Amino acid sequence: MTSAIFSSSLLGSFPVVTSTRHCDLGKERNKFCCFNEKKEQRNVICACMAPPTRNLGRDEFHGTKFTESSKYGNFSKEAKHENDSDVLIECRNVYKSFGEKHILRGVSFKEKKLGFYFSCNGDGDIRHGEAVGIIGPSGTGKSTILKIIAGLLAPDKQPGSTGSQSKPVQGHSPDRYPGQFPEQSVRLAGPVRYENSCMSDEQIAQLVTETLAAVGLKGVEERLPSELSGGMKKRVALARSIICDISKESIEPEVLLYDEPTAGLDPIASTVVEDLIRSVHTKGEDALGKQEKIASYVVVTHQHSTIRRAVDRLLFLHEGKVVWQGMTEEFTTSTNPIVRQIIVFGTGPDHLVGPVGLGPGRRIGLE
Ligand SMILES: Nc1ncnc2c1ncn2[C@@H]1O[C@H](COP(=O)(O)OP(=O)(O)OP(=O)(O)O)[C@@H](O)[C@H]1O
Repeated sequence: MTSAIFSSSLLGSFPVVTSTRHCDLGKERNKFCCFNEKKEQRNVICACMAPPTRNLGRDEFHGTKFTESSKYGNFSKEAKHENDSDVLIECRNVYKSFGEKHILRGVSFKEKKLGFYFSCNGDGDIRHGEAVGIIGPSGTGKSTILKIIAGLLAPDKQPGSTGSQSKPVQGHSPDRYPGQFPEQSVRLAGPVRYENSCMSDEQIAQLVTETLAAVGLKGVEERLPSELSGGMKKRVALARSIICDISKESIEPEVLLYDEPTAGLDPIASTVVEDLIRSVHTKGEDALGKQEKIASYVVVTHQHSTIRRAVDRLLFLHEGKVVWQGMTEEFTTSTNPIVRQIIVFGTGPDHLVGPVGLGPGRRIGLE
């Protein structure tokens, strides 16, 4: 049985170029160390594009073992996967409560470099570089699981426990968790982000310019956040998540985590962001024609267009568990009553409406 140990380290501060949903990619860029069953260490870099973290408090942490509650899980069907050395992220029966609110009640999945599959149906592999979406009703824990993956929250030690595996936080207390920096230009993000870099100021400036160009934002370096539209702010945030210190090969992100990256955008701006999310992926090239290295990404979204354009496989979270998973095109034909309810009534402003009928979507957990 593979055990994955995740540790995160925040890679320096990176000022926020504000967003309607505040995005602080620098802070939320985490380095994960995974160990496969031979205890060989491999590094997985995650960067996330997320709204503000609420009340991290004592749950904020720098490292955790996701295997702590694995004794409550049953991974017997994983046995058919003989080689887990390419697992990027593994969640085993993850629980999370906030006080008396039991939010996550046994979420399990693995993300593999060569695929993504569930603990309870090991045949759900995804091709290399496929994108995974997490959907579900409001308050069901989508952002929470994303934060746990990102290393911003610790899972509970055991089901129903309100404790966490937090370690003391040094230098990243919640009150220092960055707000917005309205007085700082887009370009200023670079030098602060690279305060520990060996790169020269010129190299950093060039990298910022190139990365902005890669997300279709030429010439905005000197603009203040107040001078950017909502869609531009999202694209700046995306640039932050993909920019990397060329003097440090190891911080290239392999996994990108997006929490509602198109929330609040009009349909056209959403499309631009969705296509950019696709374009920074391993399968494609960025706007400058460079081959990207990001192996996979996870998107939490309510928006139909994001699912349609930027997601290959869906995880449906309901009441703290994954209740359905399948390819995006299977979603609208699922017969799962909970899924059908979402298809018909939606979960957000741009809700999913599609044909309902018989389909091959896999059901997990609920009958
Ligand atoms: N740090 C926290 N402290 C207390 N409660 C929290 C915290 N973070 C999340 N919650 C609660 O956990 C529940 C799940 O929140 P989460 O943001 O994960 O839901 P979600 O599925 O992403 O919702 P939405 O789709 O509306 O964004 C909510 O009831 C929320 O209020």
